[in-house]
Amino acid sequence: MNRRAIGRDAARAIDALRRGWAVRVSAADGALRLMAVEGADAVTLADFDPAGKADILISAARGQTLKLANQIAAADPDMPVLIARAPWIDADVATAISDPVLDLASPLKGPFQARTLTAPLAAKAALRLARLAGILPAYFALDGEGDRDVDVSADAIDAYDDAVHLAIATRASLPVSASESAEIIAFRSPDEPREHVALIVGKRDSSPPVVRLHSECLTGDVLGSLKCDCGPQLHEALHQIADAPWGVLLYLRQEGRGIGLVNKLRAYAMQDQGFDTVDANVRLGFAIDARDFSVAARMLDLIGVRSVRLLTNNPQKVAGLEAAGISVAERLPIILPTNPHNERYLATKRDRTGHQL
Ligand SMILES: Nc1nc2c(ncn2[C@@H]2O[C@H](COP(=O)(O)OP(=O)(O)OP(=O)(O)O)[C@@H](O)[C@H]2O)c(=O)[nH]1
Ligand SMILES: [Zn+2]
Repeated sequence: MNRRAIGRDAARAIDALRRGWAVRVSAADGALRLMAVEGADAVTLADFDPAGKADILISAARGQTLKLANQIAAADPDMPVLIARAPWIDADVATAISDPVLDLASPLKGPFQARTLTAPLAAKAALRLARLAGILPAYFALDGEGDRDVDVSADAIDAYDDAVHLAIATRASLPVSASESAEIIAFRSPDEPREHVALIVGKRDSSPPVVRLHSECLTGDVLGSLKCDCGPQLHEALHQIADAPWGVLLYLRQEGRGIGLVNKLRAYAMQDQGFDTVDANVRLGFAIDARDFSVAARMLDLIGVRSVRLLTNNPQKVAGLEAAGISVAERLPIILPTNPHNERYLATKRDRTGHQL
């Protein structure tokens, strides 16, 4: 199948999951028919699963919280968990099973019984698809085929946000408060709707530009959230770039370290209950950091930048760019005063995710 057709499959599947429609995920070991727990209600569920037989597929981490992971002798700690359907598991109970934010408000009934997965590769691909769709990683799962299922392969899921498809869409001058001499460049890829942008500030010369990779943070960038350091970092970075001979700010649409706005806000709700930013992500069933910095490398490549002076405290950004072929000539720290609301977040970054703070 050609690349465009593969990309369309993943785009359709993401759209379907968010609307509560059925998707069939296939991999080398078999296939699963799935409906997102997040998109299901009594009516859509009865349509998908008239016999009430669909099991519930959840992440390994959620299985661990529910003390289910060790019911199955899985050598792989990332193996998703399949909960056998019982008559009392309806859409509301499935939501309580899936969403750790609700654990305090609705202590779970149980007991739950784990079942062996017949298509673990398809199950893992389904969980990767949940992250791309920005939904909770939890599904009603059936075997077989359905007339109206949207079909997607594990390969299509993995190719979906591949940076090689990114291209420059347009460019224009954009005076900003940090510098009147700036140009904005927008990037698009054929299937993925998120548009990344670069702001080139100052007059380009042969020296490596000062570069900031900024991951989108609606709450911090726009609303002035005090829970993180994103807003102040964004403005400080623009000023440091404006003070340099020239520089580039990449605004990457990687909200919530790549899990999307809704899931980030779920992580915030977990933080309201006492979990730190790392444990909140893990308990939701996601990686601690789901970002792929090869998209930033591709953007730099497209604008002809091969070597950078990188403004960051995060060694993973340095490693991610270098692995994708961009040389990091220098790392420049970006350290700002804390406030009482982000002290713990910054301490967690220092102590648990290797930030050099
Ligand atoms: N999942 C999740 N994402 C968060 C949380 N707090 C902030 N973020 C996201 O984290 C990203 C901010 O990361 P950056 O400031 O670009 O990078 P960094 O890893 O902190 O590294 P630096 O370059 O040193 O700032 C944004 O996408 C935010 O939306 C949180 O508690 N949970
Ligand atoms: Zn933020």
